[in-house]
Amino acid sequence: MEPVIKVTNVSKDYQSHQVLKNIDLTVNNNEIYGLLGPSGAGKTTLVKMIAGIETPTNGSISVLHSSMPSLNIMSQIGFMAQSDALYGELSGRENLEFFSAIYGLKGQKQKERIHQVSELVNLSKFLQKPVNQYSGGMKRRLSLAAALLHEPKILILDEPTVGIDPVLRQSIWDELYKLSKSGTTILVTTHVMDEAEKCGQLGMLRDGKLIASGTPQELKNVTSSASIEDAFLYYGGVQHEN
Ligand SMILES: Nc1ncnc2c1ncn2[C@@H]1O[C@H](COP(=O)(O)OP(=O)(O)OP(=O)(O)O)[C@@H](O)[C@H]1O
Repeated sequence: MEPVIKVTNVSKDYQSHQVLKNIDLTVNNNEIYGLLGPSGAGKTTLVKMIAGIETPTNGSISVLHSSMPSLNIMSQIGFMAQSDALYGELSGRENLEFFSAIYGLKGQKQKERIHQVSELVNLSKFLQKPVNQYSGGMKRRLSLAAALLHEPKILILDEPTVGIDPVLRQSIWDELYKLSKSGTTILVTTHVMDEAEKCGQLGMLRDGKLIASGTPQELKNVTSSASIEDAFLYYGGVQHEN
């Protein structure tokens, strides 16, 4: 199967600090790929480069068979950043109208999409409220809705469920599964182990290096681990330090 995201030997330096080192990674069509790693491992930097917002210092990235960054491809990506890029003084609906306009959605189609994505994230009842009166979880959900407005082929989510309660977290994952079944490829970062288990494929990132990748089950089998957390610790070298 041809990968829809292909990262080849990518490194990233900020001044003299190398934050990503020789990353190779592929994501296939319709897959949910999870990037798991502790804070500072380089997850955000990597997904920003895949989304075309940052450029690698070395190496190359292709998305949907085009070299990134590409404006044309960026319009086919839904990106949900870690910090919510919302307008606090505007209502939820006005925020979604603003992002719809950026994506070129107008008239009836815009109304329909706003309705659908708001239902999806359970915010329909709160669309008239100014966003600065939303809770942290509501803002995350609105950001997710905004990333879905233009029905992107590729959805990139940076820690999407931080601040979201377990019930809603599950319902968001149910939606991610549905989106993946209907043809969306999803790349999601997380530092939460139980969330990593929900991904079809997993890449473990530590200190800027991809230390292991595979299905959650493969990673557990290969390391004889009962949990993803144990597998991660194994690859992190903890076993050798004992
Ligand atoms: N614009 C920048 N300039 C300099 N250093 C940066 C910049 N952005 C990120 N870094 C550094 O790169 C490293 C990786 O950061 P990154 O945000 O990618 O990690 P992360 O795994 O996403 O962590 P978190 O989950 O806390 O966001 C960190 O050491 C961070 O300080």
